[in-house]
Amino acid sequence: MSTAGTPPDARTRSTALLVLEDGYVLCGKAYGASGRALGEIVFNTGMTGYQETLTDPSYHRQIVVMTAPHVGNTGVNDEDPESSRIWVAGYVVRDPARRASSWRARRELEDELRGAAVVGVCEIDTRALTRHLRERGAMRAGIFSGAALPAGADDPAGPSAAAVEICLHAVRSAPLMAGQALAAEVSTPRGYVVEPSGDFAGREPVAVVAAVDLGIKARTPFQLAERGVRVHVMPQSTTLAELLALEPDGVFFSNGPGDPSTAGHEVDLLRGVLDAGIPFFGICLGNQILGRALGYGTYKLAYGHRGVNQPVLDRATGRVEITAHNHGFAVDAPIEAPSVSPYDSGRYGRVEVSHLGLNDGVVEGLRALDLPAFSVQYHPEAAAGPHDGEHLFDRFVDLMVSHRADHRQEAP
Ligand SMILES: NC(=O)CC[C@H](N)C(=O)O
Repeated sequence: MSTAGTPPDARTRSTALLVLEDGYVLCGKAYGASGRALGEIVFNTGMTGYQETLTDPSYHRQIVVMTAPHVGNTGVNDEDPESSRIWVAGYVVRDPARRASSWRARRELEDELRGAAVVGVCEIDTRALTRHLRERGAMRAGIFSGAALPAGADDPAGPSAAAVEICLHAVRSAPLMAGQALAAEVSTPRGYVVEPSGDFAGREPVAVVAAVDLGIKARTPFQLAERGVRVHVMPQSTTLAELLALEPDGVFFSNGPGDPSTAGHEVDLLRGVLDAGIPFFGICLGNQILGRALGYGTYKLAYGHRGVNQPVLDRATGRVEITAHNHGFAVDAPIEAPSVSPYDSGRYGRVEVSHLGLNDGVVEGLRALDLPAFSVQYHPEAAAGPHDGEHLFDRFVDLMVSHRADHRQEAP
């Protein structure tokens, strides 16, 4: 790909400060837009997939640190975005590519970040930063550059204590991730339909799914459409009556940003779906909402799982899948044996933890044993990431088709 102009290098970039709420400060160079970015700082260990990461709505209000040392090498293409915009609040990289090099590249990553007004910082020791976050946990942080850089921040001897104090005040005034309800901010304002595609294009749908968009990634309806499913993508604010009016064979809840303990509307909506006996599949935030609807709690992980090589055990088969993750919260359900769902004295019957994260034993999937409902915390849509979990979309289609057949038999 040819690029106009001279790309900036470390010598021509101005100073940027990265300040964490615990007082940890790193001095780097401005990258992307200049200004101020505040949010929860988290790290992503994917060696590939920065476009998918940047456009994943689940990163809304988060400053993302890439542990991959070179970012931007393949530029920006028109095929990989997971939504119509970049959602990260800020971006931290070690060494930005000076020029994109890929037959698919259409633009430079840094131009894209600037166009989206995403404030970034580069020339940062992302290894030291990641080790710090692993020990201290995800926390609030800020990137300060350009006009937002306080006086005394780029002294040759290092930022002055007064400059750091000004940044720290801004960081500590930002909202904590715990307690934030963010799905409504990223959801589609209006419903839309994704028709069966690929081998199923133009054919009668195999099944109809109502997918509640809490921050849905483009790959998810695509995975269903490729299996012959018509997907009605519905806004976060959708009501049970609107879902039922679609006469869906199944309901899906997507991934999304924020703290699942705030998702009261979604939990009520899902209980209505479960009461109606409609097959359900949830991913990530959708898994946490199924957990809550069944009566379990959720809690914040110290630093979360974000990357594309996380091992997950499918306990029913003993199979280990390598999977993409992006979550900072998890479901608190008994792991040892199936438990009776605590909501309303066991109204939804027995539940098993179907999947476990092998790095830390975190709940990575739930299966209701007395209802047609299951969910996973990881990302079977595989964007970006290994395709090991894609078979779960087949499982959902099979569940819908067999459930419909059973119901036909039961009908008088
Ligand atoms: N990708 C997601 O759906 C993330 C869910 C939730 N916001 C979490 O951080 O755990």
